[in-house]
Amino acid sequence: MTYITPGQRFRNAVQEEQPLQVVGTLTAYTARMAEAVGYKALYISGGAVAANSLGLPDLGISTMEDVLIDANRITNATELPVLVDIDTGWGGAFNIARTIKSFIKAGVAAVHMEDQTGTKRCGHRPNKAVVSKEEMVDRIKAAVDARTDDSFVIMARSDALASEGLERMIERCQAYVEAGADMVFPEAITSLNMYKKVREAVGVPILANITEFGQTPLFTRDELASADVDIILYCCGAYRAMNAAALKVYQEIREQGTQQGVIDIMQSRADLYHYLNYHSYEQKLDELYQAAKAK
Ligand SMILES: C[C@](O)(C(=O)O)[C@H](CC(=O)O)C(=O)O
Ligand SMILES: [Mg+2]
Repeated sequence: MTYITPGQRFRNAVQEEQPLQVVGTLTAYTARMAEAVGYKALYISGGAVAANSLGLPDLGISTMEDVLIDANRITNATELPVLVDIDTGWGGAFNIARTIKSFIKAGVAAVHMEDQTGTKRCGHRPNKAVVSKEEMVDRIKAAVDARTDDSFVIMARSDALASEGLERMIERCQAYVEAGADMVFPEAITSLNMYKKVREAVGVPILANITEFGQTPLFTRDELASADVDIILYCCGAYRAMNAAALKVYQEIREQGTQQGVIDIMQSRADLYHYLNYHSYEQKLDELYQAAKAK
């Protein structure tokens, strides 16, 4: 069997599914569920690592190591290519180089790096600050130079729409592509027409982040296809639902003294095992045990 690198698998997925739906996964287990459902690529959200793995807000507090821990767990549990949020790359050119090498080693397919300042915020919050276009171009060049695998995807994210407007943001994206970015992620877009303009101007695949409770309306797949979007990111939906369900379970047990009222929102033991391929492990264990006994 010929080996296809994770980066190439991501590029192939972008070509084959138009637009490609990419879902955020929080854990190795949810990665297995998303793969079973039929998704062709997965995402690790910086906001999710911060909130769910560290119990911290998405304000540039988490480090490369924090995200790598989750990335390694997830790439070990799935064959799907994984896109990872590396925030601002975690420092200057040498730090960014180290980041890129580390994520390639972790079996990641693609990363997105943004033009916010190091003290970053969620892309859908007010008062974001961006570095100069030149500084971000240097970040991209550092990432491209450090690449030990040419198929690895470097996606440039721009957060400049809110502070500089569409035209300036498009100029930035063009400069990032010229510096070597393979794909572009225009953040917190507010209309379909904006996506169309960005796509036309940059000439490379673009990603639309359809996060809930943010600046971007919940455009449908068909609407985004009509705006020439190549990748649709559902970064946070699964973990928002998981967290809401967990809260309900905690409240119900505390208030009612029993979990009876929330059993129907729980995954059954049978379902849990199904996505783990549990029974094939158990069967193997029985066979090994029988073989040992027969000796
Ligand atoms: C995509 C994002 O970077 C993330 O970390 O998941 C966030 C998502 C969010 O907070 O809704 C973002 O900055 O858009
Ligand atoms: Mg993020």
